[in-house]
Amino acid sequence: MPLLLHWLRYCWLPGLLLAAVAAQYFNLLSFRGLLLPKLPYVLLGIALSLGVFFKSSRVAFVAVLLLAGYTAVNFFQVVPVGETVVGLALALAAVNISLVSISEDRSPLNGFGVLLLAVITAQGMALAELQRCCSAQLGGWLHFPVGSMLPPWLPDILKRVQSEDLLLISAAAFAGLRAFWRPEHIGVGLFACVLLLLGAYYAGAEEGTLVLVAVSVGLLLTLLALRSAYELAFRDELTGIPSRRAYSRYLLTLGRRYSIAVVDIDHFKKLNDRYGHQVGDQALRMVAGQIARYGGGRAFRYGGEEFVVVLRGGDNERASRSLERMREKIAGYPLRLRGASRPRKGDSRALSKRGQGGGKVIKTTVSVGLASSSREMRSPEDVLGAADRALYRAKRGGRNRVCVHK
Ligand SMILES: Nc1nc2c(ncn2[C@@H]2O[C@H](COP(=O)(O)OP(=O)(O)OP(=O)(O)O)[C@@H](O)[C@H]2O)c(=O)[nH]1
Repeated sequence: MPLLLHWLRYCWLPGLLLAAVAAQYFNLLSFRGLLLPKLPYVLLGIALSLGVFFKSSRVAFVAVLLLAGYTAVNFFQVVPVGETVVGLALALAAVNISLVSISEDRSPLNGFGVLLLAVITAQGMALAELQRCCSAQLGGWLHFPVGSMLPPWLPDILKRVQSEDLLLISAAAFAGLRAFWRPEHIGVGLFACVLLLLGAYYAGAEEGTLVLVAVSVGLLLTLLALRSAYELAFRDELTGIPSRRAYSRYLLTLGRRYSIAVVDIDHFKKLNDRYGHQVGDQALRMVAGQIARYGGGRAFRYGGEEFVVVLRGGDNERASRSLERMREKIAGYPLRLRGASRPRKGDSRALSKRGQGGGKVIKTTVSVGLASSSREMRSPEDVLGAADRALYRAKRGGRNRVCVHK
């Protein structure tokens, strides 16, 4: 169940868009008036600029790919709508998107970006050449019945598969597997783009459908680029939970009654010194995950090994119960070390400790200070200050405990 929820977090946006496209295609909704043939240029252009600006090579690559394809269809008639080469162009675009979906994002304005641009240009030229010299044979190649070579006991539907189907279905399966295996916004979004191209192919790729698909992909890419910009600004890179900047924003949404808890890992410096920063980072990720899950409110990484949890309602009793449970969960969590920091060359003492982290299980604890808003303490700064003083008492009292500001 948690895996499904985790997955849903990433697929609601592409899912909504796919549903809107399907509703439009089956005439359940009508945006026809909005689907101007020039709109894909605007949306894909915006997506490309955002991809370049926010260093997302995946978004930028897909935007350039579709801009080139759409321009070819509209202006140069290199790929005339309705002929077999449109199917090949859609299949190639789907394969490209699924391949790029497994790469990591990096700056599109470097060697890698130029390589991707060269790949798109080469494919465009090859398509134009195919169209010019062998359009007669093209149909034969694309509709080659690959499925007819399968064993006779397999279902008929598989035996009807042609080379073009094979390309498109493999691209969709590849992007789908990648999105399912390591769900994140851009991976799931690119899988949705492949599904849109698949839909366009099976819908017959006539002009109206191509505009609909190009507009939808442009919109989706733009939203993905904005989403990754949001993640950059408001999510802590190491732990994946909202950052201090997100905390400041969240405070603006609070009512009069709320509580703030400050959570600090105990003896974290010792843990870092003994096992290295990599293990320290692993502990930070574990603690952040447990706070987000059991803290009873919205968790943020405040800085270093310090987190804050904001709980609505201002009920000290309820807040301290959930924080106590969270503290127990963290204290009982067996952190299996993946490996100590790599020793420096020539450091024989460090070399003798090599691999000491691998497989070893350690436990870590946290101290928590909690305070709630009141008549005397209205501003979040005051409440945070009181929670900090309560945290100090928890540390002085022996650590691994929750102290409440009275
Ligand atoms: N691995 C890792 N360490 C960090 C990070 N941010 C801060 N630290 C370390 O966190 C440690 C904080 O140590 P202290 O503030 O002395 O606190 P402590 O050792 O937890 O001691 P008490 O709070 O008194 O229990 C320092 O050694 C920092 O280098 C980070 O992102 N990764």
